[in-house]
Amino acid sequence: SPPLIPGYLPLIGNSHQLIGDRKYLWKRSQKTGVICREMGGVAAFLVGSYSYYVISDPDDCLMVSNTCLDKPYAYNFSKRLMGNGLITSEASLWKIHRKLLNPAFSQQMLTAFLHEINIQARSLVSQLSSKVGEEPFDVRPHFVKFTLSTVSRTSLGLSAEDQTIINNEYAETVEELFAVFCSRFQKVWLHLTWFYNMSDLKQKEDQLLKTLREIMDYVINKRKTELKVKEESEITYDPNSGKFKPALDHLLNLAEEQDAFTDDEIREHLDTIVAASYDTTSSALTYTLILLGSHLEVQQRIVDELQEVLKNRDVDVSKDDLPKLVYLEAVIKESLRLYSVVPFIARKIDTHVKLKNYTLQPGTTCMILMHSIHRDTKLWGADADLFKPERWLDPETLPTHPNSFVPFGFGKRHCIGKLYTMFVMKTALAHILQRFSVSGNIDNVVTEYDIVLKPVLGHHITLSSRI
Ligand code: HEM
Repeated sequence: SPPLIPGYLPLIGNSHQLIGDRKYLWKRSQKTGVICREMGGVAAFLVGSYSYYVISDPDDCLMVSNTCLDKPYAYNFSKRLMGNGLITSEASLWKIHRKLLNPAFSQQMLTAFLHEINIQARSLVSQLSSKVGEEPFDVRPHFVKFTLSTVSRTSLGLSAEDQTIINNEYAETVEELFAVFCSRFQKVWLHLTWFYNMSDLKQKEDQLLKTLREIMDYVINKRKTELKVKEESEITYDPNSGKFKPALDHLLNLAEEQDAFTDDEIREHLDTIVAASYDTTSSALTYTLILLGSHLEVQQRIVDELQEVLKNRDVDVSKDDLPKLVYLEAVIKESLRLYSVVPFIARKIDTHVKLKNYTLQPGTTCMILMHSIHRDTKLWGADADLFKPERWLDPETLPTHPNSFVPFGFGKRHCIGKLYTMFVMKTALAHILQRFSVSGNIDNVVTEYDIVLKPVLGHHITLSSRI
């Protein structure tokens, strides 16, 4: 068995180390990551008598992710929102649904989204123009609005007039709901369903879920009606001319033609896609922009690259431009490495899993600490804590281990939206940095954990015009 993390007490184990606010929770996770590395990449802690493993050895992480495909019971806390969506569904159903959904996120589909992503990025730039020369401000709400409208258009197929349906109310409600899931995880007595059902937290969860359900049901029913009344000839999808097929149409078609999804499952898939995409991408964009505001030489190098590739043309960032933005990509990767917005994931251990040095026991949970892998000096070198995008430009300066960079998770259940995010982040940053010069200070940023990492203090930036 792996060694226990120090500090455990009789009966309660390490439970007391989970108690604190969400800033504390992030600090505790970081500390656990360091302890786990010091203990050789695998350790254990106890909540009462229940065992959790934490692992940060990349080979062991891959082994666990691909041997145990089911999610542990803590994911069930979010199951009333995401149900049989890809993140929370059981492995047997997930295998079928993932295959059906993969084409909705293929390279060809994403290329067709690109014109729309450019439109949304321009709208973001025009909102940010009002901040030029103003006091330092929080850019995250602008990124939330941008990522929500982008996903509303591309995944839900909402028209320009309707995209505000998935507005800030949806985002705020999802964030409050994630906070409820975290609180429940920390208050171990609320893991017991009958106890939880009597709590105020449960009542809050019911209310928040009702709001989200009403919004998503409205979106689905509206689209269903639209597709019914439209002549078949009117519904043309042509990726080459930007007439893309939104994920919602993809789901509705599969439901009709193959009886592949129930109405509830369609809603659960959409809630999963929207919740998984906007919160992560807007946080990642926020950290990247603050990093650029703190490293002006890096920012200038991106601006030079943009000038070389886009030649000051006020046109869309095209599918041919994206692979040429090599330095911008290096910056995004370095930002995701240092600020892993999904810092860890977990798996239900349902069989004996033999790792390099230990065997994990069934009936337990294993947490896979990506944030710890990303800062491991054995993999990344002595400068692992430093922001150095250049390391991505030369294979010699990158770790040789193939699983050293894993912001999108491990193995078969890795993120379905990783290419989508790269398209969205590159396009948004290209538009922003052509128009504005950014300043900020990453050293002042205080972060909290509520499933996704979020900057909460000291993260304000200022903008000045480049034109
Ligand atoms: C910076 C942005 C993002 C990060 C860091 C990220 C990270 C992750 C991670 C770590 C997982 C694995 C979860 C687990 O194993 O429990 C995951 C899964 C998932 N992500 Fe993302 N994600 C991002 C953006 C997106 C976007 C834009 C979408 C949708 C368009 C998306 C949709 C999903 C879905 C549906 C899954 C479940 C995949 C499956 O189990 O088949 N994510 N993501």
